[in-house]
Amino acid sequence: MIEYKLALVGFGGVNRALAQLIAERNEQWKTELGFTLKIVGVTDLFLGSVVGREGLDAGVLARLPAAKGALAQLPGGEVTALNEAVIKDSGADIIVEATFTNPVDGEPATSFCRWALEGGKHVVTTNKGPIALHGSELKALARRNNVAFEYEGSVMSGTPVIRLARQALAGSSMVGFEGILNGTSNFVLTSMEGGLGFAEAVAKAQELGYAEADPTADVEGHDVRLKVVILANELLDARLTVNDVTCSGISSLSLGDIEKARQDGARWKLIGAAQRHADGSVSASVEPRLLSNDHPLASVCGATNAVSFTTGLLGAVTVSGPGAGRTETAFALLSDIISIHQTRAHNQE
Ligand SMILES: NC(=O)c1ccc[n+]([C@@H]2O[C@H](COP(=O)([O-])OP(=O)(O)OC[C@H]3O[C@@H](n4cnc5c(N)ncnc54)[C@H](O)[C@@H]3O)[C@@H](O)[C@H]2O)c1
Ligand SMILES: N[C@@H](CCO)C(=O)O
Repeated sequence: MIEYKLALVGFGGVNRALAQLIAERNEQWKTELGFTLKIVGVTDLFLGSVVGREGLDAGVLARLPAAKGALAQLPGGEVTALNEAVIKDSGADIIVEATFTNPVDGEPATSFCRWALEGGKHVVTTNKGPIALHGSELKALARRNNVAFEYEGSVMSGTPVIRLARQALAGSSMVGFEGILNGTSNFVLTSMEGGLGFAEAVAKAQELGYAEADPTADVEGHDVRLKVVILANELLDARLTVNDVTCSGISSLSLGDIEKARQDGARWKLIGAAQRHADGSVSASVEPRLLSNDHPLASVCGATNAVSFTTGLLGAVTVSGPGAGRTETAFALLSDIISIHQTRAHNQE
C-alpha cells in the first residue's frame, strides 16, 4: 500500500480540516483511492511545530487547542515555528502549504514552496500568492526537480475548476471567463440582501472560516484579482500580473443600494473576468456589477461561487460550487494529492 508522508505548513482552518479528514477517512481511502496519508510534520507561526517521522496522530492534531505554542504539548514539539526544518528535514514527500495569502509579494509562502521543490518534494497549496505572483517560476522549478506543484484550491476552494478546465476543456478554444470568485464577498452581499449590516456580515464570514486573515482582501476585490490572474494565465495563456487587472470591491455598496437593486429586479455581484481579444491581448477586471435576476450568475448566493467559461466550440460552460470553507478547501488539497498519485501510477505503467 502506498503511503504519502505529509508536512503541513500553516495549521489554521484548512490544514486542520485536512487532519480531521485523515483521522476519519484514511482507512476508507486505502480501498477507494489506493493510498493512505501520514502526517510527519506540522509548523505554524502561532502554534509552533512538531516532527514525528513515524507519524503523528491526525485526530490529536485536529483537536489541538488553538493556543499559542500548543504544538509544544506533543512529544518532539516546539513553541516556535521551525518552518525550514519541517519542510526540509521531516521526511515528507508532500508539503501541504496553507499559510496566509500575501497579495503583495506572496511571501513567505513562495519561499516555502521553493525550499520544498528544490528539495525534490511535491507541493500542494491553497495559497493564492505564490501562484498569482510567482507561478511560472515555481512551475518551472517543479518541472526541473521532477515533482508536482498543484494548487486546485486556490480558485473556488474544493470546486474543481483549474484541473477541470485545463483537462476537460482543452481544445475548446476558450476566449474568456467571468465569475463570482470570492466566497466572503458573495456571502456578505447575500447577507445584506437579508438585511444584515456590512460589518456584521463580514464578522459572520470570518466566524465561518471563509474570510482571509485580513478580510479587506475579500471585500476590496484583491483576492479575486489574484484568482483572475491565476485563471487567465493558466487557461487563456495570458501573462498577466496583478497590476494588469483593474480592481474595485464591494465596500462602497450600502444596504440602500442593495434594496434598490432588489426593487429593480437585479442583484449586485462582485465579478472577476478576463477576455482574450482578436489581437491576442488579454484584458481583465474585478468590479461589482448589477446583474438582472435572469443573469445566470445572479442566483449564485452565499459562499457559493460560479465561473462561466466562454469557449469557441461549446459556448458558455458554467461551473458552480463552494467558493470557501475549511473542509471544502481541505478537499481541494486531497484532490491535488490524488492527482500526484495518478501521475505516479501513470509513470509506472
Ligand atoms: N478558508 C478558506 O475558505 C480558503 C479557501 C481557499 C483558499 N484559502 C487559502 O488557504 C490558506 C489557509 O487558509 P485558512 O483558512 O486555513 O487560513 P487561517 O488563517 O485559518 O490559517 C493560516 C495559518 O497559517 C499560519 N501562518 C501564517 N503565516 C505563517 C508562517 N510564516 N509560518 C507558519 N505558519 C504561518 C497562521 O498561524 C494560521 O494558523 C490561505 O492562504 C487562504 O487564502 C482558504
Ligand atoms: N477568502 C477567500 C477564500 C477562498 O479563496 C474567499 O472568501 O473566497
